[in-house]
Amino acid sequence: MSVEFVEPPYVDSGEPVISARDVRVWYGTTRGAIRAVDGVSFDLAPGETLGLVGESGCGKSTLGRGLMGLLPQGAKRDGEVWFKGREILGMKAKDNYRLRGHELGMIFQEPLTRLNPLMRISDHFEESIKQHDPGATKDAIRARALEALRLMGIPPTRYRSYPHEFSGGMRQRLMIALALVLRPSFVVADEPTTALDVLVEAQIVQILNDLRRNFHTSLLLITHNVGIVAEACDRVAVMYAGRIVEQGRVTDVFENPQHPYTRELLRSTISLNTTGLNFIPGSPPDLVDPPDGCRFHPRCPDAMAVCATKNPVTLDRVGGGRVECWLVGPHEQIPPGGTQPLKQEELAVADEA
Ligand SMILES: Nc1ncnc2c1ncn2[C@@H]1O[C@H](COP(=O)(O)OP(=O)(O)OP(=O)(O)O)[C@@H](O)[C@H]1O
Repeated sequence: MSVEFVEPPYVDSGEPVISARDVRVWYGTTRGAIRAVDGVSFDLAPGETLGLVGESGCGKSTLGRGLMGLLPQGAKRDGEVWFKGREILGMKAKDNYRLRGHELGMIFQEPLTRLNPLMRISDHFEESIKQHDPGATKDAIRARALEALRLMGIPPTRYRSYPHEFSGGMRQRLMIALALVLRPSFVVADEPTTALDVLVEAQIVQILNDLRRNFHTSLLLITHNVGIVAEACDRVAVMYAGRIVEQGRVTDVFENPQHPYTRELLRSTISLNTTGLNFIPGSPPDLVDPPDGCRFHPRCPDAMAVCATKNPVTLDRVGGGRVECWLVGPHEQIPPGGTQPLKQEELAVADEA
């Protein structure tokens, strides 16, 4: 199945669609603030797909929802997000709501929890389109909805069906059709294929690829699946404990990972060439009280003394992109003795902390 080209050729202005600067999101809890996203910056060009990877609990979904203004009550956010020249984090909720759907779209992991079981598909489309275009006639809504369904390979005969009448893969395509009917410029897809089997997963990846090619939709694709990133993304951002520790073009980062976390994450991925199972010992830190210095140092096989005491500095990567790791530099900022390997017992203590 493929999405056909229906819009005039796009002229790339060279400006990013979205620029995130030092974005922070934290959840208030009785134990203290969980700093789920702690100073994240990235740019996304029109039609570009950025894959966001990292272990569970590293803050990927929080970042995606934070960008969309879809955080639960009690969550706070800070920093700047520029979308087509407007800062949207500081925007009034009402204005942010207007942008959502129309300009900013979100595709969730579990379509069934997002679709109302009592509403027909036609009602879902009507609700979504009317929110942004209250004067739209029934005929206009139907025409737009059927076009979106057609692009997702869903026949018009299913327009009046209920969500439970669809298979899992179809429901996910339905969610994509609903997110895209308003033609948003920027879409966050949060684990859109996790609940699907491999064949359907490949189909969805193909659809997402076509979208970016044909409609210049910029996509932040949140996934655990490094294989999907290799297949469907231009760039990758690797997230650990609330920070993006490395980002760059997928081929550069995957062929030459410069952060040990990226390297270990790639090694723990099963591929056709996998000869043994690798995993990263330990688990990501408690984000109420993350370790000093580099947050990965308690689990890092290459940790040096400096890593346990000084925050790493964000540097340009050789070959493009950015990385924050003392192994890469800046060497002149490492104090004397700082390059000594961190002793195992120190690592073990840090791990227990
Ligand atoms: N509503 C919430 N209230 C309090 N803490 C939360 C809430 N949602 C997420 N967290 C915490 O924020 C941190 C980041 O969670 P988040 O779900 O963003 O990570 P993730 O990388 O998307 O994980 P996964 O891949 O499992 O979805 C975790 O420590 C999590 O427990």
